[in-house]
Amino acid sequence: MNVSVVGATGYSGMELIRLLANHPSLSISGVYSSSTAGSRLDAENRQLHGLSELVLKKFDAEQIAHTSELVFLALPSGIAKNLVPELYEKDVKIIDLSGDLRLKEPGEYEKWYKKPAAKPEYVQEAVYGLSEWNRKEIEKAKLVANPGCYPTATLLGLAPLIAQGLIETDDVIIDAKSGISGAGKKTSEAAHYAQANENLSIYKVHQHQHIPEIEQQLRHWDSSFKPVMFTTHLVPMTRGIMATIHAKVKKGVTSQELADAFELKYGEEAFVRLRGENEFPSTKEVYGSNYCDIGFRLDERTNRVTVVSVIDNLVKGAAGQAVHNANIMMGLDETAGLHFAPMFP
Ligand SMILES: NC(=O)C1=CN([C@@H]2O[C@H](COP(=O)(O)OP(=O)(O)OC[C@H]3O[C@@H](n4cnc5c(N)ncnc54)[C@H](OP(=O)(O)O)[C@@H]3O)[C@@H](O)[C@H]2O)C=CC1
Ligand SMILES: CC(=O)N[C@@H](CCC(=O)OP(=O)(O)O)C(=O)O
Repeated sequence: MNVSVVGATGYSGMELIRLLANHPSLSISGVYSSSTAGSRLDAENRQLHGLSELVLKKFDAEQIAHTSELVFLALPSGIAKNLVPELYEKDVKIIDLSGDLRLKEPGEYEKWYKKPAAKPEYVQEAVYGLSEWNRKEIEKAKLVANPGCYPTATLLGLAPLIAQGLIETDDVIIDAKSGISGAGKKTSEAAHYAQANENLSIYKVHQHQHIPEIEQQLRHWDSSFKPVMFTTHLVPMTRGIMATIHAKVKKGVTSQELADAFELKYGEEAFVRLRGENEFPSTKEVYGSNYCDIGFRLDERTNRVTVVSVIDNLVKGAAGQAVHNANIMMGLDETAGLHFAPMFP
């Protein structure tokens, strides 16, 4: 089956190309970019030197639909929404990696992203692609909104406890940290080596665009959820996200019940690895892989559980989850092309 990648010279686009190159059933028929259209892909993405003969092209919906069954949009937010309508009319499935189609509530995208929103009919049509939790809807979808990197780590860590009704819904605190590739390839002052190296900084405090995305999904699972506290930090490493989640457990909930909730949901999941109680994963243990690793510990003094969830932002948080969703949408083995161990050390 042929697929296209739009935004093939960005960090998530490059990661898609790396994963698709080793996929048993999906092959890349077209790669698209804006400023570099006309160049060879391997001339722009030097790590691919000699590994690809593909030439980057300007976005062309007709050509994409003609040559591929599915297209990945790995574009900055605010751009994908302009390309979706034209593609949607055609016979091609779409996975959008940006935040453009994730927020369903009218006005929320404008408020948090500070940009005009996509047309409501496409936002409503888009299925939220949290693979482990929404696979039934993803299976039937023509349009998938791939989750954000921080929401992926956070929601995977919280969901089993919500599904079993084990935590209070009015007091969740998420303390999250990301490597610098989370910001994409365009440099900024905060991502400048001299500023980011040997530094730890907090950013977008109470303003982060992933707050409404996390809350929307929490309320979808349990409508009684109150606003969450969510903070984000930039860490001087290339890849990785750690979401450290603090939640109050309901009266009488035991550590065994928490462990059972995780095991019940993720025992059979290919890409979520449970560390169990009192063993916590670090970001390097999932580096370059599609795994989300989760550990937890109940503090009986405060009646709070601390859940630690780690992912590679570019794989499970972006390209890997997108390939997982493509596998589900195309009726392939869900794990196809995604079986590789993390790179360590
Ligand atoms: N980085 C991450 O960890 C994650 C990113 N995401 C989301 O994925 C999306 C891509 O992110 P990321 O890879 O980091 O971004 P980058 O900034 O690294 O790359 C963006 C890509 O989009 C291309 N592009 C921009 N405008 C157009 C256009 N009009 N037509 C075609 N191509 C265009 C750029 O090409 P050119 O240089 O030629 O303009 C570039 O290849 C974003 O929405 C981001 O929020 C989601 C989860 C994690
Ligand atoms: C480290 C870093 O800067 N990360 C970015 C992640 C952006 C992202 O993935 O954006 P959308 O999911 O909203 O499209 C941030 O915190 O804004």
